[in-house]
Amino acid sequence: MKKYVMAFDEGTTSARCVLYDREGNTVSTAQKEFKQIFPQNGWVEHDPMEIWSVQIGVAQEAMYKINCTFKDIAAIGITNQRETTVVWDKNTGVPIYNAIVWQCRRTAEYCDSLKNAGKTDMIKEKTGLLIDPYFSATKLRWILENVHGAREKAAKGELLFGTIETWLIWKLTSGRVHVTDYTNAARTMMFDIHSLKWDKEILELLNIPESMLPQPVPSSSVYGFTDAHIFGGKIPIAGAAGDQQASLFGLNCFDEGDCKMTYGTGGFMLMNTGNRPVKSENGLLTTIAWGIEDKVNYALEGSVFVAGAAVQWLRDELGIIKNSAETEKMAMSVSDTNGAVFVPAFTGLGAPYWDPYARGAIFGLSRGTNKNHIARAVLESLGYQTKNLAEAMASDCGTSLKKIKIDGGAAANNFIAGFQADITGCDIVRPACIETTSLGAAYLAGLATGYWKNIDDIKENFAVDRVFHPNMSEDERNKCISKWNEAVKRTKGWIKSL
Ligand SMILES: Nc1ncnc2c1ncn2[C@@H]1O[C@H](COP(=O)(O)OP(=O)(O)O)[C@@H](O)[C@H]1O
Ligand SMILES: O=P(O)(O)OC[C@H](O)CO
Repeated sequence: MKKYVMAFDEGTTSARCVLYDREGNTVSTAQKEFKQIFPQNGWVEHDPMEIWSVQIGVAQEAMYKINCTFKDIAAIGITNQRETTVVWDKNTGVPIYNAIVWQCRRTAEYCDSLKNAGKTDMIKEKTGLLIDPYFSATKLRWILENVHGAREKAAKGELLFGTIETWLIWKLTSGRVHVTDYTNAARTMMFDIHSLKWDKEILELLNIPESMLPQPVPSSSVYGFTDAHIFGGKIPIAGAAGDQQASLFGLNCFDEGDCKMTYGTGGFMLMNTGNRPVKSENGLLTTIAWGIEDKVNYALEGSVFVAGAAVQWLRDELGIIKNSAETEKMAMSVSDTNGAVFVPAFTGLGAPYWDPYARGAIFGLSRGTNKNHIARAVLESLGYQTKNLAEAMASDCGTSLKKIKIDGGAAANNFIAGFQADITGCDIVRPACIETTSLGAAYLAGLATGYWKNIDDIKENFAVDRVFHPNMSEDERNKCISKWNEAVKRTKGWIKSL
């Protein structure tokens, strides 16, 4: 039997490769950051060629570290930052523009025009999404409208579109396979999540030729094989899922009602809703959790754009910390924020508010506010955002949440996890492995190739590190939440009001 499954985890700020064994242990790992490009205020881009070369570099490094070859690897699973949009020339394999990143707000006005034209209900009905610059469709349209010659080339069938997993699979197979998995397709705002097909009415509305779109496929299936020259021989590419769905899978949220929150660059709460696409009345998204064989599982999702990124901001822009982990000690060194409330609306507000014009703010500063209070207010903002999502989810599903599993880089922070329990009133379960995104991608690929036999085989690998129980009075919780709600209200529409 082959020894490992290899997961590619192409996140917003870095690409990772992790080799897993049958017990779900990390055997080798490598990671590298790549360039963030900010051409204008509110715009965010990546270089797709850099993403490709960094991803292959870390894969080779992870293999080299344990001296393994392609013969040891049963399958590759890919997980990725979702929505980020790449368009490339089918003949040359060269992107015609930088990847437009999920955080990018450049299509806010066009999204307003769609809303004003009364398209909200139709789009929500079919795609499960709200109209927002976050999703791929308007980014793809922007490239076709603004890159010289793009429309003509697209009309001639010379351009291809993909989210990042599509781009990586196309490159790994030297242009032979052009597919997207259902979870990524579900984030484009062009995909009908009920029929599992591209939606012709939306494509026509946005003037997007279907010929440039990849074929939608399940999340666990052999899509093709790596070109032999990349790793010295062929490896099956057998699983793909957007990073939040992969994390839901990796955290073993296999049953209806299971819920998780990931604290990466952004923050994402997903609840498995089984074979039922639940329509949200509270600003959440209806999305696909995964497709395995001919079965699709759905999820409700609350997406917040800034979570760990706010901690990075403390480090990179304010310079008041040297590394993210320091914030735990700083936050615990003070008994409260001394009245400060931080709203991390750097790129607008996501769920449940969906306001691209909001911007970040700190309220309640006084002469005595110090950097520990600020750090604590930043960490608390992650908890408040999660509370907003948990409430919306409970209301959409008609149940209250009792337990939330957590993962992502910032889940290591005990202050965040503890405050999260206090403010949501839920048990917060931190698994032994908080890198569950890549593990989920590995599981999806390993299931398709028989490395793991079935879900029960996978469940045996799950281990809990710690459970954080709520320890805050109802009264105090309500006071904190109403202060937060007031602060959010004041950031809304900020750049429109100027
Ligand atoms: N101990 C910590 N405390 C607070 N934030 C942290 C900690 N460790 C990492 N982070 C934050 O988590 C984020 C990285 O998480 P990760 O899951 O690797 O993100 P992504 O997959 O989005 O690149 C960064 O924004 C970082 O600032
Ligand atoms: O890079 P992450 O982990 O913050 O995830 C990005 C999301 O997939 C965006 O929807």
